[in-house]
Amino acid sequence: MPTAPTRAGAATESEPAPALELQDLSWAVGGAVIVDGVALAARSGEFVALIGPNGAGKTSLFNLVSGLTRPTRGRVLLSGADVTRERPYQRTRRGLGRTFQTSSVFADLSVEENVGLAAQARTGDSHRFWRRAASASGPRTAEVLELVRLAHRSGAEAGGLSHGDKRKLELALLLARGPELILLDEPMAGVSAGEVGELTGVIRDVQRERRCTVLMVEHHMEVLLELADRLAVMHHGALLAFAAPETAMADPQVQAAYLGEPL
Ligand SMILES: Nc1ncnc2c1ncn2[C@@H]1O[C@H](COP(=O)(O)OP(=O)(O)OP(=O)(O)O)[C@@H](O)[C@H]1O
Repeated sequence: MPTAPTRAGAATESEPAPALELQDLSWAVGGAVIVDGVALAARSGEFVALIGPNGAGKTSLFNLVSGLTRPTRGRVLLSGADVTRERPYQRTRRGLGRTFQTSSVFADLSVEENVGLAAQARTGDSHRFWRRAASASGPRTAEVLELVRLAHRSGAEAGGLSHGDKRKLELALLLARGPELILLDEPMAGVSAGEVGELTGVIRDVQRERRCTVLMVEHHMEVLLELADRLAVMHHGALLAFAAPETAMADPQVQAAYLGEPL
């Protein structure tokens, strides 16, 4: 039997609230509308790839979701809770995670120590981290390193890793904090062509194993097709399409937006 329509953001027993819901989300700066009335809902465990030509507003949308910027209109909901006015750390506590930039990796510490520190930050133990870093190994650290296929590099200095392995480490740091919704901003950026397939496999394993919801900005079409359940296509700040990859790519509006650029 079809369920009765519910108030946006409300959950029913048969229909849990979306992991992420954006309602009429807009952001304007200096008179320019950068994000324009974006509305979408990602189910728990869904993999959504956010694509669009350069300057479409993808990073700006990420900033609105993670709380780095405040929208001029609209709402952001995490598992049904309105977090529009919450700061980034409050959203982190609710299970939102964003990949760290390479700079957040301690280059002189080992892979294992880096992950151990991230795990301690989650449990509020970070004030003791320098003392504990030396013994950062533990079941959680080992499990996370296994999952991102870095267990064999656990004793290596983080600064000496290849670009691909650094991306895996950034993912491991994120996982050590136990996120439910992960924002991945161009995970393949700077990664050599030979490492793209491996890293794609790691991201797929992570999402399946942890059953987390993922929102990822990425340009590599083969990566999108391998990972994404749905594509959210942005153009000039607006959402042109939000559908299964084949459907979204066949959309005439999407094709027109990408005219002259590789889809
Ligand atoms: N703080 C800001 N002030 C003014 N304009 C901004 C600001 N941030 C972003 N923009 C503009 O908003 C538009 C969208 O930028 P954004 O970085 O979100 O796009 P993008 O889709 O992530 O692009 P790319 O694929 O090139 O990273 C661009 O024209 C950019 O110049």
